[in-house]
Amino acid sequence: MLIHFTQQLRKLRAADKLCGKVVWITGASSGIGEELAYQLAKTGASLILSARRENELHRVKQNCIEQSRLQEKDILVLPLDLTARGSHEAITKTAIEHFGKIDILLNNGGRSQRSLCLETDLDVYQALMELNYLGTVSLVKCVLPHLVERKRGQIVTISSVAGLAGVPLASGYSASKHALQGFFNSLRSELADFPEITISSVCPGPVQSQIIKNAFTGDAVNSDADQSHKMSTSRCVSLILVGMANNVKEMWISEQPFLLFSYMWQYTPTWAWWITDLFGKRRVKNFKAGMVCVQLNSRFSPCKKF
Ligand SMILES: NC(=O)c1ccc[n+]([C@@H]2O[C@H](COP(=O)([O-])OP(=O)(O)OC[C@H]3O[C@@H](n4cnc5c(N)ncnc54)[C@H](O)[C@@H]3O)[C@@H](O)[C@H]2O)c1
Repeated sequence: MLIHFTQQLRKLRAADKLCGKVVWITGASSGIGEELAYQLAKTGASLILSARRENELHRVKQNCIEQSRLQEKDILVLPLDLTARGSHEAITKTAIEHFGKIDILLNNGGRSQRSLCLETDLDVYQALMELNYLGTVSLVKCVLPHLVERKRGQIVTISSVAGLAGVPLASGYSASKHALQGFFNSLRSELADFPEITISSVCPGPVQSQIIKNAFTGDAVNSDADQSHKMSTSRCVSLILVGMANNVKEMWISEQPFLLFSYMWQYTPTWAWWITDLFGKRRVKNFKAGMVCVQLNSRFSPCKKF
């Protein structure tokens, strides 16, 4: 009862702090990004919704209006391809002009991977870096001058537990998230003269979403698999908002035993390597058992739009 009351209080405080902010969300058309849009709308934040599929963004916008007090004018649909870096400057200009400011850039758009290194084209590694790492850095470089000029703001990036730890079958994905961790940890210190600009990294464990269905080489792997062992999208997002509102620099958000795993990688890496090998072997074995299916399907679709 007391815990429930404290949780509600934290949520209320988060809502107070986020009300009236202008938040730009990338990857807002599904999964965590879509849920971020709904929960932020309820706090009273104005939203800029970006991803590639404009029709999906309009659906999310309509749902936000139905679920909150926001009106048509409070939400801008702004299609964006994170890999089309040449377009980012002009799109950022449009975003800033629309509301007159951006308070929070929420880097959420990204894509995962399910494949063995030995079976994976180098193109897949390049595509993961282009999207998860360079696409995010490019947008940050467009928005950052605006935050520095105003001497305030927040950049929140949905990294992953795979940005802290190694994950078998996701070597390229994990590398792209490690790259983000290194980038933002360095940027945070470069901005030490701007105490009101916060850099926050979010490291979720498994969360219910479309991520496996949309993963590189994931065409036939568990796309409709049971996700009940994963954290619900709404729980993950409500914890992200509490962290955002309190300027938390790094958030580890997972159900057990995945949360314990993050602690092990941080504090007892030798044990973490041992356990990763143990579970990794089983994961690889299960993956190989499903290989026939994968080989019958297109295994690499970097341009698939979802
Ligand atoms: N679901 C998880 O278990 C989990 C765990 C840790 C981290 N994450 C991270 O959370 C973020 C959101 O993933 P999700 O789980 O909601 O998956 P998802 O597939 O449901 O959503 C991904 C979003 O990114 C967008 N996107 C993909 N390519 C894009 C591009 N080129 N340009 C613009 N937008 C693009 C998609 O349209 C979609 O809106 C990702 O960065 C992912 O790495 C997810």
